[in-house]
Amino acid sequence: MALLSVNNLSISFGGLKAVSDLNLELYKNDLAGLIGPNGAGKTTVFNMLTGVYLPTSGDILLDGKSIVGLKPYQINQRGIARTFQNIRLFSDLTVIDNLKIAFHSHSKYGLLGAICRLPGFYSGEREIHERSMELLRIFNLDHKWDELAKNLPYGEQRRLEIARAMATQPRLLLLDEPAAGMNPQETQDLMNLIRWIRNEFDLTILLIEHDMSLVMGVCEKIYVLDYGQIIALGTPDEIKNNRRVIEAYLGEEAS
Ligand SMILES: Nc1ncnc2c1ncn2[C@@H]1O[C@H](COP(=O)(O)OP(=O)(O)OP(=O)(O)O)[C@@H](O)[C@H]1O
Repeated sequence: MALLSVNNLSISFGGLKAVSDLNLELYKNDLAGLIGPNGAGKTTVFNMLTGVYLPTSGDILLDGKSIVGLKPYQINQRGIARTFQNIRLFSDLTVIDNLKIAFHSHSKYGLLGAICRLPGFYSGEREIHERSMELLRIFNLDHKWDELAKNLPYGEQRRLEIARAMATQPRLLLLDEPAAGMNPQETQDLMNLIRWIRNEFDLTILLIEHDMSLVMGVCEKIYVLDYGQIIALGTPDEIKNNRRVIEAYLGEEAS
């Protein structure tokens, strides 16, 4: 069974049909891309998958069960995490606190345990600290654990955002333009990191990206969206050579 099945998903804003009859399937361990021109509807798809927008029609199944109508935090608890096009860290908190907050959203001892400092709270806190440091090591941010998030260089803020999404222990990770604003070396490092976390954490990843070197270098299948509709699905080579995609998005120089 597909991990994620999107069936005939549509959303309208007033008279504008931003996404129209979208069908998409992701299987465990897929590393897929969602590309298309500005305004094609890519972020709107992520917003529907994560419960930010309620689709006008259609269904989204996670493990065969509909998640339409659930709140974003409920969808996150079911295993979908995301990052945002414009970074949304807690900029006045430290690097490690940004991760701890995400771990807390899945902690077992609950609010009462935290307020009353029940025994489970202290062991839980220790575990969260250790697991946060472990994630920071993976994302090569452990030496910055005590810095305020806002003081990190841009590329590191992007990595921290992915680490924070990972702290909610997703099975499906949605990355919205993870390479935006990165230099070529940072983009290359990010590609390696994305591949590595997919394998290491047994993840499924769907990413939106305009940087074609990243999309073509890392994605195994690619969906192309234009005016809210899927116009192509294929491997990087198939997409690069697809006439409709070249006309709508890539341009002749890509072929
Ligand atoms: N809340 C909203 N209200 C009205 N229109 C919206 C809303 N959200 C998105 N849209 C419209 O839906 C369309 C798709 O926008 P979306 O941001 O999903 O595109 P995108 O493919 O992610 O673009 P980009 O690559 O520039 O980020 C656009 O015309 C946008 O203006």
